[in-house]
Amino acid sequence: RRERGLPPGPPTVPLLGNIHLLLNFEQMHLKFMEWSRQYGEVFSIKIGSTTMVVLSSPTAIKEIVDKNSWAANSRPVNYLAGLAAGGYHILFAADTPLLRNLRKAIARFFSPANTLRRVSIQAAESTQLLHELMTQPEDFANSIQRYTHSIAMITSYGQRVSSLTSPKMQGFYQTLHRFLHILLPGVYPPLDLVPALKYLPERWAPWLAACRRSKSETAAFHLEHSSAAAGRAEKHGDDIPAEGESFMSSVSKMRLSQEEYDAYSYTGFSLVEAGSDTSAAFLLSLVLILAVYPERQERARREIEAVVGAARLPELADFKHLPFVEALVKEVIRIRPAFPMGIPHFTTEEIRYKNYVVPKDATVVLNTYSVFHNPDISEEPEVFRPERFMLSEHGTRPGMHTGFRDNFLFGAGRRICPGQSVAQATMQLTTMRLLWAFSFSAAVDLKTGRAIGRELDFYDHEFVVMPHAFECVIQLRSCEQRDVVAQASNDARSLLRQYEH
Ligand code: HEM
Repeated sequence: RRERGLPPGPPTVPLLGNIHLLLNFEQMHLKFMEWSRQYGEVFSIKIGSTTMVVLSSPTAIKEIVDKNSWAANSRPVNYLAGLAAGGYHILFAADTPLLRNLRKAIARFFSPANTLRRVSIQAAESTQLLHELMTQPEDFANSIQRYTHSIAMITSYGQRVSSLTSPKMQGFYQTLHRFLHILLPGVYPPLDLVPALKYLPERWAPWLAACRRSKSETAAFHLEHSSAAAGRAEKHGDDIPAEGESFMSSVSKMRLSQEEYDAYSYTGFSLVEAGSDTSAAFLLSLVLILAVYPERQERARREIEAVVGAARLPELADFKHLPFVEALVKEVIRIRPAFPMGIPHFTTEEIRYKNYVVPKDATVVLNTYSVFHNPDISEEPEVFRPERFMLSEHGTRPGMHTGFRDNFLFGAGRRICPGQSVAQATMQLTTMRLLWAFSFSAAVDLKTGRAIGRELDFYDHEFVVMPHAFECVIQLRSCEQRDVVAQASNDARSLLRQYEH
């Protein structure tokens, strides 16, 4: 039964509460959107005796999570993530003093000034992506994953990934996907809801072996790369240029206890994880959407050509002169956000909002998808229409004061994504460069062989939401583009070589 003061929500049944309504994880964001229309901007779900509060308006997210960050700053207990990550995975870690220091170190490392310094690395890596798409366009999905992974590896460890067939990269993605698979609802019984299951003997608890394997694979990865980064920092000391200092080389200069070092070292892996699939999800969506919407593609390209010309690659500084390209990036994010339900927060104090109580020890979900797809806020939200962002700053119906901000994709409160400026730079720079160099067409579902339509109902809803495998035609626009890409990728080699060890 719902406690007094809780926001409304779907009717409950004895013992289960609403669990029986939450069995289809793939469609959960759609279910949450439906409930937000029915029960309002804040609704609650009972999961056994525990409570989940779902926030579906910009104002509710701002008032409950941004303004009460001190009370909505933790994460719900995730028993399996704890087993598989030894409690060190920042995305799942509760708000402890160790975590607060770690977050401060991450925030310092990703300060806007530091991020700006590192754009040269993203720019250099992007020339390699363009070169790969020019020479092996059929491998575009792999190239995009190599590209985002390599940026994340340089950021975290100062170690680049140069080859599409790199066994280390394949190993990383296998490790990552095995870890995320363990966490998908439905793969294993809900151990956080039925704690008695934790005491089952090993032969009836297959998750124990899966978590052990995941933990040792991850440890092998982060310990190897952390100690290599520390070794390089010791050898080269202050010779490392500021933009080249990796997170783990900066950590190697700190005085840390063994426990702190273990947590920071694990975080090297988490940063690679957080930066690889997420930015790749955006770029794969972008390619798919450009192929499906040739007229928007053409309009964006004309705008780039007018500002940049054909004789050089677009630079990040060009982005602010390209309002339609900016609108296109925002619309790709809006229509298919990589985290449609954010990453759950957890309250450590009661919070009051309007007439409702968000109790202590409640999971708080940022219902990003529903915010982005609310017809009261955005006209025809299911339609891909970048022009909406030309009419109003946040793509809302003109004249609406919704409490919107530009970065809902990246969460809220103190746990908001610390890598958001790196991610924004990757998304903006790569979008301009892809549009400048190539045309995209004829997206085809690899499973069925059918052309992909404008409904964009072509997504995997796992941990990070991204398009299924698809094929598409990527053509260099002319020999002028070919020459500029060849020259730029050649020029970038000397910078990138510093990160090839
Ligand atoms: C398009 C790309 C990205 C998206 C969509 C994204 C999104 C998010 C979201 C929704 C959260 C949870 C925020 C919350 O709790 O409300 C998060 C957390 C986080 N992100 Fe990102 N992110 C992206 C790229 C990156 C990059 C490039 C990095 C680092 C290089 C990064 C590092 C992190 C970390 C460390 C956290 C955990 C913060 C914490 O729990 O305290 N992310 N991200």
